[in-house]
Amino acid sequence: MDRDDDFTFCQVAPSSEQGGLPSTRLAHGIDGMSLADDSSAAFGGARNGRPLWKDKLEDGSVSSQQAIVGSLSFNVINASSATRVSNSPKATTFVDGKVPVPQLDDNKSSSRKASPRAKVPFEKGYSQMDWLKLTRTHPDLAGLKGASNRRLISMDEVRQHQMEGSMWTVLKGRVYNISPYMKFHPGGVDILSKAVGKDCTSLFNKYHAWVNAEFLLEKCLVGVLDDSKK
Ligand code: HEM
Repeated sequence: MDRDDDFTFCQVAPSSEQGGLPSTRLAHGIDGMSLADDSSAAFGGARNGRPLWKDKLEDGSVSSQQAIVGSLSFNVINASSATRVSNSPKATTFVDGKVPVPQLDDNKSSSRKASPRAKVPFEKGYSQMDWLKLTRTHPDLAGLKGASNRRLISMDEVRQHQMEGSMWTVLKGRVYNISPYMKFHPGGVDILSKAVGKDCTSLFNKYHAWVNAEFLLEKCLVGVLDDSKK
């Protein structure tokens, strides 16, 4: 290496000329190495190219060495210490002293909130594919019985349709009969029931604004909400 800012994994121990192990053995003396880019201050201030060495064993020998150069951190663990480096920011476990298994950092994972997905496993015959098939084959999913689906519908009329076979909801200014879709809804029947007889636009957007309901419920359209009436 001719440049000072270059590094090589072989330089983690003194060279044989300096009284250390021969370079061919160095690889055997090192069980693993992890490299992470972390520009946060999680490492307690060893920054600006200054190396930080830590994790001494009871007998005084170093089990894990960590260095931080700029935003990169290095974790080097000796073969003799087949232990988890518990206080390492990106800890590594050695199974039988051989295979490094990356560990999730508990603190970091808890700070990143899991998205509140609550999909319900669909019953046989009620997948989204099954729904698409039904929309192509069923002659009158909306229950229009020949009426136009461009009719203006008041909110009052929407409220009256809360029975089996005729469950109306308003979504983005359109009125749909979602009764046939109920069992196909990936979020489940129970939660979709909250939409019945109401304007569900804000609930819909809260859970999945990205869902293309105009397409999915195209055949369930019964009309357009009449804003002028209550
Ligand atoms: C009325 C029209 C609606 C349609 C067409 C619809 C459709 C869908 C679709 C396609 C998914 C799967 C989303 C995905 O895989 O990313 C889904 C999931 C879900 N939906 Fe709906 N939905 C509707 C209304 C609602 C309403 C009003 C609520 C809440 C009251 C709701 C709650 C959920 C939940 C909790 C999930 C599962 C969690 C998730 O995927 O994030 N949905 N819905």
